[in-house]
Amino acid sequence: MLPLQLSTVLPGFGAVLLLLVILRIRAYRRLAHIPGPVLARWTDLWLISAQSSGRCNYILADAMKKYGPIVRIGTDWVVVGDPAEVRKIWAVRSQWTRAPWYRGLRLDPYRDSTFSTQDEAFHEKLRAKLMPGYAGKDVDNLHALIDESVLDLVHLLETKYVSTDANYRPVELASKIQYFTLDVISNLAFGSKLGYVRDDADTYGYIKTTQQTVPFLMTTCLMPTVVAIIQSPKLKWLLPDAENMVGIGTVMKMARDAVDRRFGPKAEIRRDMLGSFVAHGLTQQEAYGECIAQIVAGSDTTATAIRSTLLFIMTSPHVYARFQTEIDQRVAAGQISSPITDAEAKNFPYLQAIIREGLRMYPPATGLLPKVSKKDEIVCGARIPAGTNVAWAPWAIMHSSEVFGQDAEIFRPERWIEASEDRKKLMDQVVMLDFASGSRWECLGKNVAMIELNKTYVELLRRFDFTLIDPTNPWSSFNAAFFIQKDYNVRVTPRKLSSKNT
Ligand code: HEM
Repeated sequence: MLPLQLSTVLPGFGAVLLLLVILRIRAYRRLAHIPGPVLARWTDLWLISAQSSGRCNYILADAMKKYGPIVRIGTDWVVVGDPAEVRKIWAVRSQWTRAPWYRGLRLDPYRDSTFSTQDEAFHEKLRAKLMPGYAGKDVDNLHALIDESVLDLVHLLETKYVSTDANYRPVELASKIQYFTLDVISNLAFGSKLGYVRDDADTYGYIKTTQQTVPFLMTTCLMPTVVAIIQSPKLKWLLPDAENMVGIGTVMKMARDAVDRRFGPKAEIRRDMLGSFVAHGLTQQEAYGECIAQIVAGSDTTATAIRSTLLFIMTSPHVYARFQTEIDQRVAAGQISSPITDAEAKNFPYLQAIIREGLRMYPPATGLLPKVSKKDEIVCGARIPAGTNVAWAPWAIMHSSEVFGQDAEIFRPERWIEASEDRKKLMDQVVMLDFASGSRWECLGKNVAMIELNKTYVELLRRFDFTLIDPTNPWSSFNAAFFIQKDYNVRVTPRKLSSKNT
């Protein structure tokens, strides 16, 4: 009996195997002319392994050094490290669109937000409703709310973490900075702070949950079939929701409650960001998604920008000294309020140079952000067949010596001051790719993020000195599209202030 069964099954099995081999060879040949690691030319395992390693940013940059400005990183994937080509693909009027990877960024498995949608028309409509609020129009107290959290952070350091010769009180700065960014965004998004800085704790477990889940979710983005399964109604219980009072579920519940208060017969009318979104026609269902998207998009990213720029300042003695001297001079000349206003900060060239140099050295959002074209295209001189995922390599782009000079590898804010106007414009266009500027997907929170950056460095360094506790191993930083950063231990000491420097 057995031999008969085998003889029936074997030809079928052989045919399936042959078909798989033919399909694999066809997939290989589609992009055979693009150089890349051998494994990546045949399977997606190379990319999956790079994404889950926590070092994808460096791995892609190394691949560019080895293979050139366009590299094959998967069966249907290439990555581009030439800023001019990325700008062309992302351009407002380009015909490229978001790739299926974005579906994995859905927070609500049944509904898209601006962040995840691949539907261009829906995306445009949503953005039109959100843009005035994000830009601060219709919002009375945007700057005051950010000031409030800046002062909360200062107060936390002053009261709990200032060390003296007699009293050593090290602080894990990565968490404190994220408490700050979470308080800012929650206050702006739904009108009440999570209160993380006040509590000096991850009270609702949001940070813990995102640190546990984001690496896995970002890897699944590379597997559309897995994403479809995870987001299927039968597995709804696996995903966070407003009823699930742990981590992100708690924050979803707060967002939902805040949104519910803005709709219905007794709707609360407020001149804040959510009020602006509602006034511009955002529906209740859309508002649930957008409020939570704000928190996810705006907290880790801005926290990474602040942490990494502070790290570069701390490890660059000439920058540290020059920055503090310039702060003191401006305070003495009455050019800086307390906290510094956005307008004063924009008028402070060395601060602006530091902000840009920090964003350049350590791009905070390093997701692959792949785009696809419906027709064959030429990218970096190579033919890219329709449907290929084209990702960007932020580390290669931001460290390009052609754009930033031969010492592009080092943190040197002076490059922004010395550059000619034309060069500065080019450098600025490239650095602002960090926010997808120049594209129709430009970060809606860029204005808010820049206000936070404009204030934080000055307010911290005018009051405190920061010393890394272990400069040989300053932090742990895991790259999962966003960065998971911890163990950033610092000694904070008070500066001797002149009477005006308060
Ligand atoms: C340094 C901080 C930040 C960086 C580097 C950053 C980066 C980005 C990038 C690269 C995108 C485009 C993603 C894509 O390809 O679709 C994006 C989109 C977005 N960001 Fe940010 N972001 C930052 C801060 C913020 C903040 C503070 C908020 C909220 C207040 C925010 C809200 C959003 C939203 C809503 C989108 C979706 C825009 C759209 O699809 O049209 N971001 N961000």
